[in-house]
Amino acid sequence: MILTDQQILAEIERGNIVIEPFERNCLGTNSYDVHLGRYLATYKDSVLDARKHNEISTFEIPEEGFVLEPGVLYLGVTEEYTESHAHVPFLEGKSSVGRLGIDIHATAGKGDIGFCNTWTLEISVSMPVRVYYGMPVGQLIYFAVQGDVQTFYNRKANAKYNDRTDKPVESMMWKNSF
Ligand SMILES: O=c1ccn([C@H]2C[C@H](O)[C@@H](COP(=O)(O)OP(=O)(O)OP(=O)(O)O)O2)c(=O)[nH]1
Repeated sequence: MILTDQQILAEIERGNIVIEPFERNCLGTNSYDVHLGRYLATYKDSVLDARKHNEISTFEIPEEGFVLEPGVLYLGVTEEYTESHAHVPFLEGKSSVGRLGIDIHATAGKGDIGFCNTWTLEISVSMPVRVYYGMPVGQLIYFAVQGDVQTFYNRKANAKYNDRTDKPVESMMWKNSF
């Protein structure tokens, strides 16, 4: 079950959902619109290695915006810091963003119960497109779950993406042993 606008508001009141900053007009019928944060990043190496720590260069989106180019993987970040303590948050694109040829994640934008952070966006584009800090970029939807949780993401010893930041975070796949 996906939470409605009223339920999202009620869960914010209860402290189960945190969205900072929160603007009432960003709340849709059953989703909340999130915005592109100030920073983008690209990988330093042109060939990535799934076993290694691939480093990124982070830069600020200038006032006049920044043109994203096809063939480059950009990491972005939501302006919003979020917490979800009882529901599974999903980050989805927005139709208006998709219609500009912008993908905001490379795999399922699933979050975990207990995830407390900004969201890293894995951005790719079909054609050159200028993007701006603060533009609506995606939407969060919240799923109710069945059953109790044994290990919340923020209490998991090996959670990779829970250290609070306002910048995109590179793949931490290198922390997996394989
Ligand atoms: O596009 C996304 C999708 C998820 N997340 C956040 C929310 C999620 O709770 C966390 C971890 O995601 P996932 O569990 O898919 O990553 P993992 O590679 O399995 O990392 P971990 O081992 O820490 O679970 O990253 C993002 O920031 N961006």
